[in-house]
Amino acid sequence: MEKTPSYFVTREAPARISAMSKDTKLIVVVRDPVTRAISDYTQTLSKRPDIPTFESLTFKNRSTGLIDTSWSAIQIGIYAKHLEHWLRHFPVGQMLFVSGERLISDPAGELGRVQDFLGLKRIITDKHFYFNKTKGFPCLKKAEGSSKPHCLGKTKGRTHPEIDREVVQRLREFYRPFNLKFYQMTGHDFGWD
Ligand SMILES: Nc1ncnc2c1ncn2[C@@H]1O[C@H](COP(=O)(O)OS(=O)(=O)O)[C@@H](OP(=O)(O)O)[C@H]1O
Repeated sequence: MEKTPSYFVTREAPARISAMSKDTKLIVVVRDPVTRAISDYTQTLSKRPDIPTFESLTFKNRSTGLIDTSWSAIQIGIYAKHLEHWLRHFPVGQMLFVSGERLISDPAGELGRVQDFLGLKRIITDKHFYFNKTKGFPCLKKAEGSSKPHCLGKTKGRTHPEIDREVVQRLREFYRPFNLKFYQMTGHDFGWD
């Protein structure tokens, strides 16, 4: 198993992985591209607090509402475009699209889909998780090889900055057609609209 979020958006990745093994099973975790962009920005902001605001980076021209699609935080969320490249090398049935939202609201359910896809027995179930109120996320009751509970680290589940509602709205409009295309391509409505 190998993972990195950037594979999905790296042009060379599908051909390279296919050359390595055509039978590779591919799992992609996707979340609402607007929240994803804000999350991406929050991560950069934590490392470089002096960057411009999310609102100013979003637009090429704020008065015309023209979105800067060259900004990686925006680019990465155009899932349908990235998926097109993968479907030139892999059948869609060899890919599993995991909902980032459901991974939080129902981790065992989503991991059930992952286990089925991999042809594994459903070992991970509801009984492995609890909701940690302080963290605001599901955590493991017992970490692997330990009897102690385990939550993901501080870099997962950061508080996002408040973003101008109109900017969020404009981004929702921007992504809508790409999201619909993505739902068609995957046969799965992620409910982002
Ligand atoms: N159980 C649990 N605990 C904490 N966080 C959780 C969990 N499940 C999903 N998430 C979401 O994972 C997001 C971080 O994952 P990333 O894909 O950004 O991580 S990374 O790019 O691989 O570093 C992170 O995004 P942010 O909330 O924007 O920080 C979380 O929303």
